[in-house]
Amino acid sequence: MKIKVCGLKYPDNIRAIEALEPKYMGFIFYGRSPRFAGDLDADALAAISPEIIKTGVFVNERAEEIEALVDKYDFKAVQLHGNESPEFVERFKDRVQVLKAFGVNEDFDFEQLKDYVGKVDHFLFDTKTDAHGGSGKTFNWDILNKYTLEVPFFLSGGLSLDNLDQINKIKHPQFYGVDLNSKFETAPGLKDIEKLKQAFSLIKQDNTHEVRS
Ligand SMILES: O=C(O)c1ccccc1N[C@@H]1O[C@H](COP(=O)(O)O)[C@@H](O)[C@H]1O
Repeated sequence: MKIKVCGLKYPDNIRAIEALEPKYMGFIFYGRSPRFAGDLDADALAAISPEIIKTGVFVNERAEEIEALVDKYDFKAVQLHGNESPEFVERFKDRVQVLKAFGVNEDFDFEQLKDYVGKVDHFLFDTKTDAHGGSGKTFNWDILNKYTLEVPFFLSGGLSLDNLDQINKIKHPQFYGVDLNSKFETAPGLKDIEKLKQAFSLIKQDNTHEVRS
């Protein structure tokens, strides 16, 4: 199980999270998010260990802007959280890991994901809301039983200390990681390190057998 901590924007807080050794750290470049990281100095990210996959999070952003921010912050992954098409996401595949996010509700059709196979590294299943992400709401995880593709996925959406023990019930072979965000904050973008420490001790993170680039 991999751990991604998302929505970071304060340098001291970033350093404290780095010390916990998550596999991924996420920085949100969506202007409507209270976790918008647009003011972050590139130096704050340059110091992060190369073992941690720095991830830029975007919502229906222009490809040129994503590429410019990948250059500026040296992102090793992009998380595309809007309505990005298979052709659009494929553009980044040779350069960085691609996490394609989908908002899931009771009617979610996993068939539509077929067109993304081979073009993404991971899916990320979040709760469907108008805000695109960061809702703090969970979805019905039983729906994941309908997912039959072989692309590994992250679970996100309202993960918290109150429900993390329940992830052990998800026995799906493609369940790859969890994304921790708004339920681990004292303010938007400011993570609660004590809460994160508790989460890390609950989740058995496995950072072994990684292919490093
Ligand atoms: O966190 C945000 O503000 C955000 C805004 C726009 C797109 C994605 C965003 N965050 C992602 O949302 C999910 C779920 O977060 P939460 O646990 O429900 O707060 C997570 O994958 C974040 O990466």
